[in-house]
Amino acid sequence: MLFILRTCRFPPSLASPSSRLPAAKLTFTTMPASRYPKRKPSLNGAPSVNGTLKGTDGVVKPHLDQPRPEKKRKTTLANPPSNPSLSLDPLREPHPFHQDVEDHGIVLRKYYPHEMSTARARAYNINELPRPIEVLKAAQADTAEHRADTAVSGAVVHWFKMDLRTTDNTALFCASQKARAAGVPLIALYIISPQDFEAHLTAPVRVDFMLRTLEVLKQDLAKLDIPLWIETVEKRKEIPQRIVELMGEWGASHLFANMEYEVDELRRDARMTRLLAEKGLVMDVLHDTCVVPPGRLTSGSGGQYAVYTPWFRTWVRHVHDNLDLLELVESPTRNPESTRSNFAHLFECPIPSAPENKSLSKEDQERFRALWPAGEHEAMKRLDKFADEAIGKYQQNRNIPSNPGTSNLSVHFASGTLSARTAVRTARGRNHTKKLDGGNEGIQTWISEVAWRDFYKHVLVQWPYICMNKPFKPEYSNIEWSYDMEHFDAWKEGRTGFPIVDAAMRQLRGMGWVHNRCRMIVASFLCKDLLLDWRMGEKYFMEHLVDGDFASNNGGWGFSASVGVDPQPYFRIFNPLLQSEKFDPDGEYIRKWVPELKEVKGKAIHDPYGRGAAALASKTGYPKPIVEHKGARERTLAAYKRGIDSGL
Ligand SMILES: Cc1cc2nc3c(=O)[nH]c(=O)nc-3n(C[C@H](O)[C@H](O)[C@H](O)COP(=O)(O)OP(=O)(O)OC[C@H]3O[C@@H](n4cnc5c(N)ncnc54)[C@H](O)[C@@H]3O)c2cc1C
Repeated sequence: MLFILRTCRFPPSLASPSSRLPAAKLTFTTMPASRYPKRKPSLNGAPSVNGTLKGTDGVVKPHLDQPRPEKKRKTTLANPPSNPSLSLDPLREPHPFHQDVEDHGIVLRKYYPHEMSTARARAYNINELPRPIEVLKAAQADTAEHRADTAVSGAVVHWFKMDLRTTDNTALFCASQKARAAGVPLIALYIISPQDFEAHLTAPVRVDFMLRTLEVLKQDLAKLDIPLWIETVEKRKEIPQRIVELMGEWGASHLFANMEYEVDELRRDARMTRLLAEKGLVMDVLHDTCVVPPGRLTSGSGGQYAVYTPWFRTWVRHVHDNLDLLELVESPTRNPESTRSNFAHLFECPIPSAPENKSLSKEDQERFRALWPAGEHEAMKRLDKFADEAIGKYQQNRNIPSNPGTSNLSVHFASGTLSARTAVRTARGRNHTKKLDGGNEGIQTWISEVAWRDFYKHVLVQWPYICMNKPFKPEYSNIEWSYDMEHFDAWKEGRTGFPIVDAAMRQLRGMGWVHNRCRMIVASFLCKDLLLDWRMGEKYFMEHLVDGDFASNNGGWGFSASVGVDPQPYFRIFNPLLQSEKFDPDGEYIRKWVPELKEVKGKAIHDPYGRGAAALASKTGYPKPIVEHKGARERTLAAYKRGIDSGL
């Protein structure tokens, strides 16, 4: 049984607004704070949560951040150009392989010129373009006075996004405090945005998990007389306006939300902060999802880290020096009794079903529901069980996919049913030292894995162009990828003839989840053995993962393709056979997911056609290898070299 000491983490914004970030040094041309309509000054003495995001050292040029006018572009035949990477502009489209459109019976795929995006990525690198987080900070700084002066009236709203829990939820806590101090109710809001599901490639299994989580959340909030209003807004650009309308209907003055670090979300929240201020309302967007908020850790030279190991050392030091980062905030307090009668209809809000294109079949629904029970209580149960039974041996077991040696908590981190703070704090509580990098090796290693999640979000904030299909290093933009759709289909369907790869790809379809070691193996196989564009794999993963998280997925793919942060300058091509022998020595994992090979004995399981089990494999319909590893390796090395040497 686990007991967590639930100390109350008072968000720095409440404790001391000035302690959190340096004073603002902004240059931008926006509506002066005094132009925002003022509400009555606060009479209730509620602590101000303003100023949390105040300050930046960047020069902001908001006009550059405006969406550019859409240009008409030619589509090309599905047969890809000879060097498609040179003719892609991933920045223009959220995903270059997003859509095959049929025109007069011919399947067309959109490819766009690449040069623009490379230039734009460079502009981010040399600070010509404001990072989206700076745009949000600017909006917050611009509205700081208005936000400080605006009194609470009617109600306070917490907008749930990927933070679907009541426990240790920074913005929810702040919203609750604000409402309580003013004696007004707290209303919880969740917006379903089918366009965002599309743009983010959210997997149906993930949508299903989120909807089930909302059911749990609704019940938990109802116990505190807090209603959860859930609404579908078809067009995502209409979300800000719709929230303003809802706040108007409810008479609410303040909106709280936790920060999402993807580009579109940061920009949306920046626009919303200003929009609400123009309407006399207040929006506060707070850091919550990482243990250490992005932007806090800088290298010796003052820049951001692109390599994990030194970043992690700094991360550990920073947490040790700022232990408040591991303190948990309290759950929201009960609403006034009158909320039940004054907002009765909000309590009746049903949980909608998934949009049609994100729905699961009945059979999949049942399977996934059994595999991934939803909600924060399940997350805590899973965390406690892992901490009780497996974390101590995590170091030995974490790379063996047939062994349930990892926590399986990624789905909860991704949906926000568990906070990273709670996880790290729990793990640390099981150690005999309070040092995050000391004591039990399993605990240390697990904490360092949770830190990878922070790392990739820090990377996303610092280099936002990775959100736009750009490789982290521009010189990798010119690699001539293959677009062999037969290879891609074989990879997707687990028919490559490489048993460990096929097992992993079938696990993905079977569970909506894949063991980390196998994610690396299949990712390396796609980009290095098949030389397929890594973005195809990245996209496919997002479309099928229950734990799909942009930053971690992009980081994992970039790492595996050696085009992301960290792996440079070394270049690694996994040998699938050696990986299979090393991490699935008895073939237990392969036999589970590739039943055609169940009867194959001994080491032949790793390579049935090369190790004397050809007859059996062919009888059960298991395919021959679709490429030969050694030759594929050479082809890839040459292609990478050519791409890098060709310059930009
Ligand atoms: C190609 C590729 C794609 C990936 N896509 C995703 C994704 O979409 N969503 C996702 O959450 N993770 C992703 N990962 C990271 C990792 O595979 C999963 O987090 C992990 O397998 C989840 O299982 P677990 O919860 O049992 O992990 P554990 O081993 O128990 O680790 C605990 C937690 O640490 C974090 N973590 C562990 N490893 C990593 C890592 N390499 N990068 C970032 N965070 C990590 C996760 O939040 C995880 O739940 C990807 C990795 C690769 C190589």
